[in-house]
Amino acid sequence: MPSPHWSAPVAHAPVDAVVPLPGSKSMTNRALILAALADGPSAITRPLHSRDTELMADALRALGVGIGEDFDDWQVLPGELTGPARVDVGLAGTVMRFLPPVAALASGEVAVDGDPRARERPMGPIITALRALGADIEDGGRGALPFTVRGAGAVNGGQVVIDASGSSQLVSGLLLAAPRFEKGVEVRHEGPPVPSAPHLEMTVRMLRDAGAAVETEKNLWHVAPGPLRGGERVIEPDLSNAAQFLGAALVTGGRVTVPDWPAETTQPGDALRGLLAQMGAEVSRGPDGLTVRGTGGFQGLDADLHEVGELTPVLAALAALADSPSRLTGIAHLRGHETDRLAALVTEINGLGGDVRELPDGLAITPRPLRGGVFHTYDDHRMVMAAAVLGLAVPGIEVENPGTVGKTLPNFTELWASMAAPA
Ligand SMILES: O=C(O)C1=C[C@@H](OP(=O)(O)O)[C@@H](O)[C@H](O)C1
Ligand SMILES: C=C(OP(=O)(O)O)C(=O)O
Repeated sequence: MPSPHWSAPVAHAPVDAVVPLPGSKSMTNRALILAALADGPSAITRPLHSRDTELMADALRALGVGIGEDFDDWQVLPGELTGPARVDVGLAGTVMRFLPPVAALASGEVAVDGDPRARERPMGPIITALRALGADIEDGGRGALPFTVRGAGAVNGGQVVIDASGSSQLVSGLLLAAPRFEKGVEVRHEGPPVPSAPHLEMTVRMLRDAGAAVETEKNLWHVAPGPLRGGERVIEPDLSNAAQFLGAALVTGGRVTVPDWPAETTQPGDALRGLLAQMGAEVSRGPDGLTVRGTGGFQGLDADLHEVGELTPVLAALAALADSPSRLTGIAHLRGHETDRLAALVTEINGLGGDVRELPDGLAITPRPLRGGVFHTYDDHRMVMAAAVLGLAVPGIEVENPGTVGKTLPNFTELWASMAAPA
């Protein structure tokens, strides 16, 4: 049952909060894959516990990997990868793209399926690529979920060409399992530009940290075959999930600090420092973390978000409340995210009286006075977060199915309420 509507709290005063955030989804799910394929045990410290990461852990357990909990941390004990198994990817892009290459290394059949929307998200290029690398996948010719990976216990690997313009995860998935392929892999991208460059860098960095030999050129990634080592992997806070909290400082003319902001990171959320500064925020980093201060009004944003697409819903909400128009471009691939995010943002913000126009590759947003109403969220965690940002300034926003935030931030509404309307 979807959760009942949530009345997004209005901020009656400037927010002034310190908001510690749970671990990065993207890092946690990469760490789980790398730990599962390692030649010894691993500890994953401060992982994210959410629907996407629990689905990944369950999928790996189904293949024979031991994953136990030690308080909040995960202990991973690699085992022989075997089917038959059934894997539920939910709506997690990281699970649907990172797990099948691991399933191809298992012996036995692995049936993979997910939420109805997961069947519509881009998968064809990675299915085709895996077949070219030697995997046997039965997908009924759909090029999409559901499908069965008939694992033969090994994958040949080698050279492959892929069009990853729909999602960087199509490349990351191939790379993460590649050290265990007989010949490793050489992936060449051909097509319109691949989005989310920082996430590809995250894949390369985490592979190297685990001992893999990775070489990259523009649109080319080479991973040599070889062992992956276990050990401790410490997960950074999820900086993409900082967007709405830091944005609240801008909307209310207040101050928000996110502790433990890494000095150097591959997370795309780090771009918030520059993006929020462009909108007029004062951004500073110190021993307490990253602090964003709103100074009163704030201007719109003209930005190419191709590399940081997952920040779009919250930035669009901020843009709808800004003092001047915004143009967010480079994000055509968001049509294949949890929902068609361009269409969803247009429909929902305009439903509150806004003026958002869909562009071929983005959104043009002209601020207008908004009114309350139901904000539909399309099983998309970031639509809930966008609605929460609007709700700070617009009374009467009723957010449909707030529980969908469980994908990456299960305690979002509690964290939000204690920031926006502290007791
Ligand atoms: O590899 C990852 O962890 C991710 C890559 C990006 O996917 P796309 O390249 O499909 O946008 C991002 O939007 C997603 O939230 C997480
Ligand atoms: C696009 C996102 O998720 P996924 O990992 O499911 O692609 C996201 O979290 O914004």
